[in-house]
Amino acid sequence: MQKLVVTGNGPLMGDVKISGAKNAALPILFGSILCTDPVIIRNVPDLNDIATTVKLLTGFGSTITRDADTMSLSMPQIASHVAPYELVKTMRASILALGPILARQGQARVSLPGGCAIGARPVNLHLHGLQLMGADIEVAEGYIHATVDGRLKGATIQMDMVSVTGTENLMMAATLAEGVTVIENAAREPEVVDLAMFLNEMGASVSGAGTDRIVIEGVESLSGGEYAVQPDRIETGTFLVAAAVSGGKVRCTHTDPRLLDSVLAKLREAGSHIEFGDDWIEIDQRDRQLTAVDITTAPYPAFPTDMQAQFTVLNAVALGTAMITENIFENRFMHVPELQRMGASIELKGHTAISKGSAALSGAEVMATDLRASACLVIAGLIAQGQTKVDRIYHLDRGYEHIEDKLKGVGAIVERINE
Ligand SMILES: CC(=O)N[C@H]1[C@@H](OP(=O)(O)OP(=O)(O)OC[C@H]2O[C@@H](n3ccc(=O)[nH]c3=O)[C@H](O)[C@@H]2O)O[C@H](CO)[C@@H](O)[C@@H]1O
Ligand SMILES: C=C(OP(=O)(O)O)C(=O)O
Repeated sequence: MQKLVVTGNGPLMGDVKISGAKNAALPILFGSILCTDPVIIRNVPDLNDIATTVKLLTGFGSTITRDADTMSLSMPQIASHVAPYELVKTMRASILALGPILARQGQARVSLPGGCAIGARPVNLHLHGLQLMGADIEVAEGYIHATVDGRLKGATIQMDMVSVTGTENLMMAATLAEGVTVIENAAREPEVVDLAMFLNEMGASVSGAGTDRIVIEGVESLSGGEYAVQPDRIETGTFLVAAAVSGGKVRCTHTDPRLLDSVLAKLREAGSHIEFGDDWIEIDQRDRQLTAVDITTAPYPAFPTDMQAQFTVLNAVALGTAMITENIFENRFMHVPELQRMGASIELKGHTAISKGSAALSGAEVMATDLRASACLVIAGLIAQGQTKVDRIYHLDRGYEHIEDKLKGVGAIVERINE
């Protein structure tokens, strides 16, 4: 089993090149299923989740080549409509195959993704939306089996909760439906906007992405084309927090500050000096005191749940008491007991974590339980006294491209070991 060994080494200093966004690249790659002509996607990060997606798409009949961060995909015909459990169990986002395969092939069989460490994560909204579009859905033996006679039909879909992949799945299915689909209470996340822009580039007619009402006029087919994935706002935020807690100065390049308003606002409130240009953000925490900040996670444009764990460690070492309230997932504080083992003073009350601040962390052997919890523990290791060994880093490899190389590039001591 691979582990990361992190040794505290003072302030992080230098530049970090931000990769393409995992959560935008995944739906866009699944969106290629809708296209009959070749598709070229640039700025695709090198991640385990992308490798899983490639395996799924290859199984569906896509021919895929990769050259550095550019991926070429071609699927003139669909060879299989099945997303098997062996792959789906390693990546919940596999559910994004459901809408496109059903829309293009008239049937799809996708393993139910099930829950994960951060919560139950049902997919009822995905299924309900597809049913409103005329799909017949049966769940049996752990699989979703969806069929439709002819094309899906445009429908008005009121989402009971804001769901990012739910919105994406229905938006993709609707591109090939007959008539107009309206998604009300749609997710407004930048990754939804990126997917809509990709689909439009391939010949779809999607408007309103980035608002809570998305309108899709169905077309008979999508062609092909080229698209570049947006920068990863969560990877950017993770490096900014790492720089802040280490008291360093780091410039994230190839990113987009417009995607990080709520995160940058909280860093400023915590006492960070931040400057940015069109495609870079620089944080300077040298000789500046960090103060703990209250945070409430909520759908975009509010503070993202995917940055909650990173700010939990920031608050643990900053000055003062603060509360972090997690509103998206019911079980997303698994990093807290691990931080406590490293010396953090944090009290958990329901879905709120109250940190007492100013902890001097000490290195320990810790267990990563999900992607962002893993990032939080690596950040903690960067500022802890001594060595921190982070176990189960396969979570980290799902979503952070070459993280140890990037950290080493700004002065961290990080080593990947097999143990
Ligand atoms: C691949 C990807 O883009 N993952 C992101 C996506 O996950 P994902 O799309 O899975 O998250 P959702 O936005 O769907 O989840 C939001 C909430 O809605 C609930 N829900 C969702 C769907 C459904 O059918 N029924 C239901 O009850 C979920 O359990 C959760 O409590 O958005 C999350 C929230 O920003 C992020 O943390 C994930 O990083
Ligand atoms: C929760 C996340 O991803 P996923 O939805 O793929 O589990 C994440 O990116 O933090």
